[in-house]
Amino acid sequence: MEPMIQVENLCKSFSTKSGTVEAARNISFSIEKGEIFGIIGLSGAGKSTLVRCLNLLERPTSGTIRIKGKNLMELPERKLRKERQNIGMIFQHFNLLMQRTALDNVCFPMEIVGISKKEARKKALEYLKIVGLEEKALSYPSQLSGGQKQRVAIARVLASDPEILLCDEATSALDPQTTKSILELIRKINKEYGITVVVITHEMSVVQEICNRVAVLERGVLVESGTVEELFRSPKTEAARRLVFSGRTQIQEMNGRRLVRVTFKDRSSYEPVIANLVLAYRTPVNILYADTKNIGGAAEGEMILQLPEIEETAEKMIEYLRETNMGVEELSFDVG
Ligand SMILES: Nc1ncnc2c1ncn2[C@@H]1O[C@H](COP(=O)(O)OP(=O)(O)OP(=O)(O)O)[C@@H](O)[C@H]1O
Repeated sequence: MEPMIQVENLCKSFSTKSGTVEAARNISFSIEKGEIFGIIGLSGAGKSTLVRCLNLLERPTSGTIRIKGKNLMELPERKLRKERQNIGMIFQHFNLLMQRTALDNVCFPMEIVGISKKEARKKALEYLKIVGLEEKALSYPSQLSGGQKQRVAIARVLASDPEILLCDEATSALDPQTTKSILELIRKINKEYGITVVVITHEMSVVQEICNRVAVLERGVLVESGTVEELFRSPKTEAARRLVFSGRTQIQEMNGRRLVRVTFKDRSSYEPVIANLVLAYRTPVNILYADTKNIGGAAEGEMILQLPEIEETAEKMIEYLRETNMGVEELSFDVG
């Protein structure tokens, strides 16, 4: 079966007064129907540029974008407009029409394609119900919270019945609790309507919460891609490691002693291992960080250990850990 989205050798450069900026360099990847695919990178990595290229809001300098096998780059404007209707988009700042009520915002895409006002209103109410906001149908965006505005934007996307939803930092302006509820809603529409979702974010937690696979962008280059579990367990590139470790300031300050990161499937599996490790070498280790995360629906644990100063013992402990079925990785890089 054709992938839902197939990007090949995508390049995008901008000419500016101070020279050429290469925002996307030879990027290739594909996304299957029904996936929730994450694109993650730090600020300026080229995420927005890439996502805008996917529906040709931004025209790539070279390369191809195929949606269900059809190369968008070759389509005349009229056909391209039609294809774009198949690709919904939500944004960090919601982009609602401020002079229209929630209901009229959701009616908008239906009015454009010529659905009667009465029919559009009826459908819009159904979409608002799906996103849990029917009682706010007559409110204006200024009367809604950020999470509610994003729900209206999602209802508006549903109104054009797309097969693809692009989310450009869609939860970046929201608090953690609201972020969680919006991600749940995105997951629901992915499941119930089979909509393929592309999530652009700088936050690893967002990717962990809902994505199946993820691509890491750095300075316009796709440096790593794989399942979310793979990235979490063994990030291969410096860029991926930085994202996995972002926000761990207490660990960044740890110099000198050797640090290892171990990942494991469930809590019960690591506790005896650490106890036995300490017993075997009669030397304590510091647990700097331990947490369990829900990744792709399964519990994944993560722990960062600070090993003893004595090099030989530290070395033996690493060997010991490697013999267990946990993921073991030494943190020999600058995680700052
Ligand atoms: N229209 C433009 N003209 C010139 N340069 C641009 C333009 N749009 C983006 N860029 C440059 O391309 C690079 C990638 O920007 P982009 O906005 O895609 O990154 P990003 O990963 O989305 O970052 P952020 O999360 O900060 O928005 C940056 O160096 C940016 O300055």
